[in-house]
Amino acid sequence: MDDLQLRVLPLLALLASLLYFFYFQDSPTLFERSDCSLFSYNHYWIISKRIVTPRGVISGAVEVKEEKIVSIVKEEDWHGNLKRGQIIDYGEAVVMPGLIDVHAHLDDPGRTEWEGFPSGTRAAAAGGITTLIDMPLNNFPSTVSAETLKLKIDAAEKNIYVDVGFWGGLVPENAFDANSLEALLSAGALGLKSFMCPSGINDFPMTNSSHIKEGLSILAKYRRPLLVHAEIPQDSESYLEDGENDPRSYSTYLKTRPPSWEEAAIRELLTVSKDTRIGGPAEGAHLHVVHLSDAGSSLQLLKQAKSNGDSVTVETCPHYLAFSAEEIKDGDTRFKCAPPIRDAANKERLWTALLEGDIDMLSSDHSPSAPDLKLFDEGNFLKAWGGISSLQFVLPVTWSHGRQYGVTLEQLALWWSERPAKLAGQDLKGGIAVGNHADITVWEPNVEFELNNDLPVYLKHPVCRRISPPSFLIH
Ligand SMILES: NC(=O)NC(NC(N)=O)C(=O)[O-]
Ligand SMILES: [Zn+2]
Ligand SMILES: [Zn+2]
Repeated sequence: MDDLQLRVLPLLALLASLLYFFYFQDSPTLFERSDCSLFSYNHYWIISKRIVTPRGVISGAVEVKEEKIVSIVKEEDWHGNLKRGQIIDYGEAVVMPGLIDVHAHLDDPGRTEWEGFPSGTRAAAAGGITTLIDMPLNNFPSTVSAETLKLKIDAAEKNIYVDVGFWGGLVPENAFDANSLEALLSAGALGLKSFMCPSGINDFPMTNSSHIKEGLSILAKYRRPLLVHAEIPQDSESYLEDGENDPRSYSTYLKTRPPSWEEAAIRELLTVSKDTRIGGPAEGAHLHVVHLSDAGSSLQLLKQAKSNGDSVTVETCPHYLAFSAEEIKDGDTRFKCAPPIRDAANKERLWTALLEGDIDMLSSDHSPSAPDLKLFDEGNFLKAWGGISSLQFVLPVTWSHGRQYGVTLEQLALWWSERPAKLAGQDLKGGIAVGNHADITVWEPNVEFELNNDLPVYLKHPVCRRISPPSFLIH
């Protein structure tokens, strides 16, 4: 793991100008809290030599008034005097749109011993994330109805440090019940999420393509997306030969979840994603494949669907871009997730796909559990909880690995803000642009830090530093 010595880069400060609590009604209404700015000023200017806007990186100033961006001025145009308001000068630090994490499990209500809104959103803020869309499972009960969504909203209210929205769950029980799905969407779910394999959570069973087809037809009316965990178990290919099943070895786990699981699911999804084409029965709906790990056939299939006009996008996660199977030590179940982290060659192909635009965006898939479920003493990959705890570190991980591939600040903003905002239907977020919410992250791209015991980690279970030394680990 030594080459994983992540000298990750620190976040200077987070300027989440707002701590809105929002959710949508039929015609997207934003529910806001008024006590949300980190600054006491109502009107201020943020100055930096590196402001990342949709039109490129500029040296200049962003004017914020009543939590909205009201003007953006290039340095050469302000002639040394900004008008009224407080001025906060960040020098050379990067001023970027706040990250929008469309895939995190905060496990609240019901499993707050795993994470919870207070610790999860605080860690998000410390990591530069200003908006987080919470997954409908791992909390209890799962968020599969208007009533269970209400429980989540109640749990979140007054307990969050960043903006939070919610996905609802598409499960067999509600998939053919249009009234129930419509009630869930009308109550504020920004879209739906389903699994094509067991989710590990009893009250969140998996769906098949008929359920997904039904879900898309309802979502079309609301113009909202369906997010899918795309793996279908292929028994014949995950069979372990005698002598090949040391459960402490990562390679054993990897064999149980080959790329063919992702490929089979995506192939199946494409039989229904064609409904989302212009003129199709589910035009207006959108299909989003979460946490893609297989950069082979699965990716080719998705490319094909896009070129056919299907409304489809795909995300991958920092752990697939930072780590590779070869590096994962026996028993180190911190790295267990599904689909699994694959070999180094696959990791390279994921980077290529991201840089070439075949992968649309990034998300954390922060999926922590109580540490005992990770079975650290036993180190059994086959029995341990699958899920990686990473929320606070996704920006430094993406940047410190991405810079080796020539990633630009504009690309970071695209993958972490602009496209996630679009997926979640957040028209006034995702970019430093006039009229948008002043959701802004400020960070120092050239300062290195080690993830050791001196670093404040706000996550409930900072398993990232469980083993020391070495003191670095990110997950
Ligand atoms: N129940 C889960 O949170 N599962 C998650 N687990 C992972 N990714 O290992 C996921 O997103 O599939
Ligand atoms: Zn998943
Ligand atoms: Zn997940």
